[in-house]
Amino acid sequence: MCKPNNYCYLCTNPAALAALLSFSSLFFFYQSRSLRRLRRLSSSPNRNPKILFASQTGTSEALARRLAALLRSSGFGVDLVHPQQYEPEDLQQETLVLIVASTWEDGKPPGNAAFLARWLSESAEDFRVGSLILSRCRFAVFGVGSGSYGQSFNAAARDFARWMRALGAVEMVPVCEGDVDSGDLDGVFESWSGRVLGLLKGGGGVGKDEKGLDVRAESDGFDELEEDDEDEEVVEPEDVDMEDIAGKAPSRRSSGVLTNGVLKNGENGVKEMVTPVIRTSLEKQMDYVTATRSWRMLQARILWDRESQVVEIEGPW
Ligand SMILES: Cc1cc2nc3c(=O)[nH]c(=O)nc-3n(C[C@H](O)[C@H](O)[C@H](O)COP(=O)(O)O)c2cc1C
Repeated sequence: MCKPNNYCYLCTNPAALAALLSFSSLFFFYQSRSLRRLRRLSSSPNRNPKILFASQTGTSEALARRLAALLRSSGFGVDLVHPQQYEPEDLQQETLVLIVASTWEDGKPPGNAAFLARWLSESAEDFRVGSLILSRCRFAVFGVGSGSYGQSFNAAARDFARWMRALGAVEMVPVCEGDVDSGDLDGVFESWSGRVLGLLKGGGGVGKDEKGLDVRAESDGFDELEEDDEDEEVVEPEDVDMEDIAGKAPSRRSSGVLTNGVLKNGENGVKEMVTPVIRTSLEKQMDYVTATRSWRMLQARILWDRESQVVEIEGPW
């Protein structure tokens, strides 16, 4: 509430006050959008698609190398990445990730991908990370396992796909499950990689499915990623209790390194409060809150009492 004197232009002129409020709301709304765009552009330099292999005795690694050679021979620049040399937080900047993963005891991924798996599973379960963090990313997973393990046949590959989906990544083709014991692993892999290549080329019809039938691509692997993001992100964030924030998903950069399989957090072993991934997600949600507030300010009703010369702002509700 404001008790104006005769010289206060704004108080004696509600239309001007309303215009000022509307303008400042629109300004903040525009600014938060621009900042978000700038942040996204600066954090997404041109990156090669990644081929990650989770492998213990080399089978998946060999297949991943074959996939890399196939894509390169078709003109795609790809990075073949050892998961232990990869910072999972960089997944946010990827537009395409192909994973070849084997499964080991208890349906777990092999040791070389333990850190990546932990990061993905913890992020996928952490509501603060949200389901949009990998929304720029397309992915496909090829599993290497043995059908003799029953329920846990290719469990790790299915887990990788589930976590990626939970974080908003878009699955190009369903998980393909290779069987080293009773299946035609090479043939199945060839058909899957042909299908992936076909999708990347956007031409469709490349590759054969497990039954040897031609597979047509349903959609391009890249087109939607190139779209302007004007209409993107109608985010309905969940409420975030700021006091409840404590970093959960590990990061090699922010919260330490794997030493003999043990994750050490920070310099003194102290866990970081907010990892960069959670920070990014919270910033996205704050952008939304700012925009919502600006809109609600616009909806506030401005009441002007002629007699007392009092301007009252009712709302926002
Ligand atoms: C001890 C052991 C446990 C395994 N557990 C599973 C399993 O739970 N599920 C599965 O699908 N395959 C399982 N396998 C099969 C492996 O995934 C298979 O040998 C694969 O080729 C290993 O690939 P890599 O060399 O890329 O790690 C297991 C193999 C071994 C030796």
